Amino acid sequence: MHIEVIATICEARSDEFLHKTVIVVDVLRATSTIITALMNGCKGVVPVETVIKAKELAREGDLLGGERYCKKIPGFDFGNSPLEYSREAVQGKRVILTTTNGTRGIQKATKADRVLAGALINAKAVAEAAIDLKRDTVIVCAGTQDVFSLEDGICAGLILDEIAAILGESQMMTNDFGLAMRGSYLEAKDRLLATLLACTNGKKMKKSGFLADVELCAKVNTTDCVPVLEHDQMVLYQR
Ligand SMILES: O=C(O)[C@H](CS(=O)(=O)O)OP(=O)(O)O
Ligand SMILES: [Mg+2]
Repeated sequence: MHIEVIATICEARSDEFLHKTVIVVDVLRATSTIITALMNGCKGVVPVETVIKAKELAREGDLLGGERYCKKIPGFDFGNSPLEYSREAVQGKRVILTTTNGTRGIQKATKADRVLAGALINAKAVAEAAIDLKRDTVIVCAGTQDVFSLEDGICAGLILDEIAAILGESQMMTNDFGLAMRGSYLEAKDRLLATLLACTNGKKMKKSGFLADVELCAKVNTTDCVPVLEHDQMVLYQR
């Protein structure tokens, strides 16, 4: 199985995704939030790029979620904190979500055969889903405003490590950036929270009062939920 890892959304050329599985990774926080919402019974998460589009798409009963500059968008129900997407809040509801990077990354990947959402919290499950889909796979690290974010790279490294553990080393092929990210993950694996808090985004989150989000997002394999894009919304992947 060949898995290419791409450092940022802007490096991703959407035509190259044809016939492939794409895993979009935005550990802090969009994909961690989408996974948490679906884990808590949300019907579907519609990822959109702009606030205007989110408002246009929202029908009666839908919830609006998202952030700009890490803060909840005025008039929206939720920001981009996974902790807001509790069972009480989202069960049976559809969420329209717009964030700075993660939802943009998902939109960029729509030419892929399948688009999955990955994070540290579902790394093993998303690795299993990608294997199950039997396609060449691209892991797109969302990054932050077109700049690489280490937490996304470390998560890509973990997903590669999970795939290698399942298939065997000789069956997991990756590009040089993927090799480097696997090395970064292996180096940081025993102190992931400290590593995330040392990253630019982790520091920003802590300063903005979102330490609990970083703590949640730094945990590994806490859920089997894998979001997959079906038409315009992310729903739970079923084998
Ligand atoms: O809300 C977040 O965690 C970030 C905000 S920022 O772009 O890092 O300022 O958005 P995300 O799309 O989840 O990276
Ligand atoms: Mg991010």
